[in-house]
Amino acid sequence: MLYGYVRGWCEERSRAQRFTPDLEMSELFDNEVFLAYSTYSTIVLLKMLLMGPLTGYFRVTRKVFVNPEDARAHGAKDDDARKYLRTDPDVERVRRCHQNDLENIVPFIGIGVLYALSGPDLSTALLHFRIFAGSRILHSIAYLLPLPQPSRGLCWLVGLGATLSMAYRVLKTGMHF
Ligand SMILES: N[C@@H](CCC(=O)N[C@@H](CS)C(=O)NCC(=O)O)C(=O)O
Repeated sequence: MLYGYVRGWCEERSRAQRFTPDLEMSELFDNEVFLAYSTYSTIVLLKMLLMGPLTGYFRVTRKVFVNPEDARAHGAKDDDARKYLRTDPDVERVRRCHQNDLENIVPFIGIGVLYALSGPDLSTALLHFRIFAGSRILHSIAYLLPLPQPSRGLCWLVGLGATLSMAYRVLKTGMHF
């Protein structure tokens, strides 16, 4: 009877814990490495998010649109709306910069969370996160100004190196095939 009571209590407790996600999330944010990961992830995601409004800015100021209704919304007459369906080097440059962010920041977010959960030292983790965030901010500056190569290439390589180094640590911590 005592065994049944204890088992019931344990089951009830584990059910309650499963249904308190807020508590688990806040505990995760008590972990300094995870907090650093969330800070730098948010920084690079916001930087990437900025590329959308920047593309919009160049579209409107250069009058370069992808849909006739967009051109009309920005003052083109019905007849010549199609004239504004064109490409522009500045718009394309921001779009390539955005695309490159997607190719690099999305893997950082995925590998970074696994890395943060693999229990690295705070100082080593901060070094990875700061190097990655710095390299991506500099990559965008080098792309948009533009700065002469190999500045952009080096920024890209440094960011890629940080992500690969985190992936190495994740796989070194344990693998299961
Ligand atoms: N998808 C990239 C892969 C290589 C890469 O990311 N290179 C860096 C350094 S040269 C870059 O900034 N590429 C320009 C871009 O992706 O638009 C490309 O096509 O270039």
